[in-house]
Amino acid sequence: MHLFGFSRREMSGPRPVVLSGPSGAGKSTLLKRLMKEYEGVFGFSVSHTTRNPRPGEEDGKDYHFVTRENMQEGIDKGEFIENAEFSGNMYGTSKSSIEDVQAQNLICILDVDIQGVQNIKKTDLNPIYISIQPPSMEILEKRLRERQTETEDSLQKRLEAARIDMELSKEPGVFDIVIINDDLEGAYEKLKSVLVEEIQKVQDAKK
Ligand SMILES: Nc1nc2c(ncn2[C@@H]2O[C@H](COP(=O)(O)OP(=O)(O)O)[C@@H](O)[C@H]2O)c(=O)[nH]1
Ligand SMILES: Nc1ncnc2c1ncn2[C@@H]1O[C@H](COP(=O)(O)OP(=O)(O)O)[C@@H](O)[C@H]1O
Repeated sequence: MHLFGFSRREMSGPRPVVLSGPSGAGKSTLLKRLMKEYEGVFGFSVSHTTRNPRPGEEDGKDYHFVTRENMQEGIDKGEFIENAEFSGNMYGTSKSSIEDVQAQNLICILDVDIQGVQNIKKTDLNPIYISIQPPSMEILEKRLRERQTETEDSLQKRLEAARIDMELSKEPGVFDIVIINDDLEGAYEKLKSVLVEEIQKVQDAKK
């Protein structure tokens, strides 16, 4: 097969998906469900972070848990496509985390904050941008408290970041779609409906 006429992007397989939205909006819940229902279709881009692992989180699966020094070294070497400071910790997407998924011809899912969205827009990744939003600040706070993963300090930082996220996400053109995660079933169905074409392409390619 000759490759003339194909852009680099087309050759690298299905379009990636960026999931963003406030901490506590339901991104991980939705994406874990999606990856379970469509096994062998999606691959998660495992980010690096300097925050401590939560109970049940696995190094290399949920995140690459690293020190600040280690992470900064990688950034300086140009190993990251984007990185940001969030709630007092560093987070970033390494080039290899995306390449690992794309090498398997899977839809690469990234879970990044709004700074990540803004910085990915400057790259040639060309993902589908999806924002998951809570029904209200009050419900967001309630869900974050009930999750019992945060200290009061980190909870407050997340709520502050959520206010900024909710404002910026209203700007037209930032996201391809904004999904309000009120009822979980409804939000999940909506997410699937946005991705149905890409899912189909990956499933067809396997036949
Ligand atoms: N820019 C950027 N943000 C990230 C990355 N990985 C995770 N995040 C974001 O960092 C924020 C905090 O994530 P986390 O500590 O796992 O808390 P949670 O979202 O409340 O479960 C969330 O908004 C994530 O979307 C990354 O690689 N880059
Ligand atoms: N639609 C929903 N209704 C009620 N609780 C939800 C809903 N979606 C998510 N949750 C809960 O809210 C908390 C935050 O969700 P999570 O997926 O951890 O958010 P994020 O990954 O965006 O930080 C979790 O405890 C989760 O079980």
